[in-house]
Amino acid sequence: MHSRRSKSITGKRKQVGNSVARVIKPQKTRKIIRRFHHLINKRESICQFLRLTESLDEANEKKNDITILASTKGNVNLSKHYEDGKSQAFNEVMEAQLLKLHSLIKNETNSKEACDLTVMYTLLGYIMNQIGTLGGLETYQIASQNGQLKGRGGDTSKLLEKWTRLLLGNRSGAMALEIGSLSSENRISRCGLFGEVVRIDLQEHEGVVKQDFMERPPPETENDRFDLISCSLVLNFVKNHKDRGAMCHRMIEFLKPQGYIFIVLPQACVAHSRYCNESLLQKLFASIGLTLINSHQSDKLYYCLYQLQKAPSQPKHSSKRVKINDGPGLNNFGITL
Ligand SMILES: C[S@@+](CC[C@H](N)C(=O)[O-])C[C@H]1O[C@@H](n2cnc3c(N)ncnc32)[C@H](O)[C@@H]1O
Repeated sequence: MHSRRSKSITGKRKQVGNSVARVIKPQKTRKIIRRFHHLINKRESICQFLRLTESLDEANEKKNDITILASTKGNVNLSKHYEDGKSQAFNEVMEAQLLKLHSLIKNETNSKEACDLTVMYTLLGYIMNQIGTLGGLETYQIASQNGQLKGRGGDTSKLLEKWTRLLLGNRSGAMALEIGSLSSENRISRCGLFGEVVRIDLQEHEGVVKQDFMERPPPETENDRFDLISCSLVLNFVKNHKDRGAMCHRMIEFLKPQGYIFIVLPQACVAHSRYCNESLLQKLFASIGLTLINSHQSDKLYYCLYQLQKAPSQPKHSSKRVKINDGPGLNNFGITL
């Protein structure tokens, strides 16, 4: 339990009844979300390079720490550099290294010499410490929840309601699944379009079931499928392009025929990525039977609504990640199916 006056680096802790709720100042919300994404992306790049990415678990930083240490395979030098990185507070030198990580990795990959992994482990330790300082997934989710509050960016399902009111009007008792749900108060749950809204998230919140969508038992009957799946700001949270693709395939499995998928991504995922833009996304989704019904780009977010026209009959084959843009300042968001 935290004392009434205890504070975290990212926000105050406020006593609410018997429980303690973390409050993050509105002006800090966007900064925290951006920083969290930056750190997660950099960690992902290093872990891909070290072939560690499969083992990481976004919801369990303690386990990640153990996994990274185990990957040093008893090499004292590497674990020393990892611990050294962890002991460093925020500093410009490490931040500058993180910014040029892309070329550091490229040089290491192309080098004919044996790789010097010490830099990578130091950076990894630094990132782990920074994620911990930020407050990990818990803080990220609180920041996201705050971001959903009116006047702080809002609830993305308002557009979902607008787009689907006419489309779903004649499906009485329509079922919706909200993946990555942070609140039962969002429009998706209150608009009256759905007979039932199943809300799941990696962490438990009031009115939301704790469940990893990728581990949701496969549908056995039509009643286990949904008329609409909402996946708002979740795909960008998934750690790599293959896992994002796997999540898209899985969403199809859970859709009723002619069902809808509502996807929201940070605008940068389609506007400033080396591996993704709107038309590539449309082509990819078409290959799994999805047709674009509506899309919208705001300053910060990209919204789209797809309908399942025909489930793909061919067995899954994986698409390759293709670079469609290059240059400084681009991100590596992409999806492969
Ligand atoms: C940025 S929050 C998005 C919250 C909200 N949907 C919105 O639009 O603001 C991303 C959420 O996705 C959840 N998430 C990521 N992968 C998931 C998965 N495999 N199953 C369930 N939830 C997942 C995370 O737990 C996190 O709370």
